[in-house]
Amino acid sequence: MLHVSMIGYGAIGAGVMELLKSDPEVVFDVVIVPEAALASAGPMVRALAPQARVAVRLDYDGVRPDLLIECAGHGAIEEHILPALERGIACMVVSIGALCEPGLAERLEQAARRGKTQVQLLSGAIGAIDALSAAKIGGLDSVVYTGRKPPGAWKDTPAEALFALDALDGVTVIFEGSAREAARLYPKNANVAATLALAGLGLDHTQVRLLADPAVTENVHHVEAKGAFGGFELTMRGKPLVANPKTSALTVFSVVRALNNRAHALSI
Ligand SMILES: NC(=O)C1=CN([C@@H]2O[C@H](COP(=O)(O)OP(=O)(O)OC[C@H]3O[C@@H](n4cnc5c(N)ncnc54)[C@H](O)[C@@H]3O)[C@@H](O)[C@H]2O)C=CC1
Ligand SMILES: O=C([O-])CC(=O)C(=O)O
Repeated sequence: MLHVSMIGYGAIGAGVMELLKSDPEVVFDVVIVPEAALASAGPMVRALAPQARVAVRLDYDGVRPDLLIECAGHGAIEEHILPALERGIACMVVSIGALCEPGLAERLEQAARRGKTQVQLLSGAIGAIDALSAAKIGGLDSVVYTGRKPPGAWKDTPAEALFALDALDGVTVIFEGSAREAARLYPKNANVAATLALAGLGLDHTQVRLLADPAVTENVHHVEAKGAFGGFELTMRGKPLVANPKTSALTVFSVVRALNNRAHALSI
């Protein structure tokens, strides 16, 4: 049985708990939410996991979780993941875009090393991370990522000030540049760019194009990688979550897969 604490009860967190509510091998003990959400999150969390406690931070003097998983946002890595790693708690992270901040990936690694544990960066909305990181061993020449989303997925981002999103009548290039810059400017829409970069050619050498396309209803992720291994092209057409159209449903499934792989005897 895997005892899990989770940070964040938003679109991903709620989706994960819903899918795992009947799995006796994965037990949610603590769900960490912002102080302002304590009262509202409590009944929703307990409806899915009656044993779970809702809190604003981990209680390190109490029972330690086997695993702490972040499904919250960039700030949660600094606030919760780094201290947990230092204390030897294994962690998983979905807000991969946060790692565009210079030095953060190294700090995570150092904290995990000091705690003699591990932090796993989840594949989230994108696939083929296994192939890309294996290809990196042989040497990569180029990785080009294009993220295409409906205009509504760009609301509440800097694109809203630059484009009339509700009036777009064709494909519009929102951003073109490095994965590091994409993740800095569009943190909630560039987790995939950052994940591909960290698995492959790095944040400064992974080329990124972000598009708003009124003709699509899905979050379409296209990757083209070339190197000593040969090449691959991947297109994912991710259905957005109703609770958050910036987030593809596959992200929830990738978290559940990762938890299943830790909790169950057979891992794939
Ligand atoms: N790796 C990937 O492919 C993907 C990663 N993401 C990332 O996953 C994260 C969660 O996404 P969603 O669930 O769709 O977002 P959401 O906005 O629906 O939910 C996030 C929840 O976390 C809470 N939260 C934020 N900071 C917190 C903190 N410091 N402590 C506790 N709770 C905190 C918020 O109050 C909110 O309820 C975001 O950072 C998003 O960018 C999203 C999609 C794909
Ligand atoms: O499709 C998703 O779930 C989110 C996304 O594009 C990203 O953060 O890069």
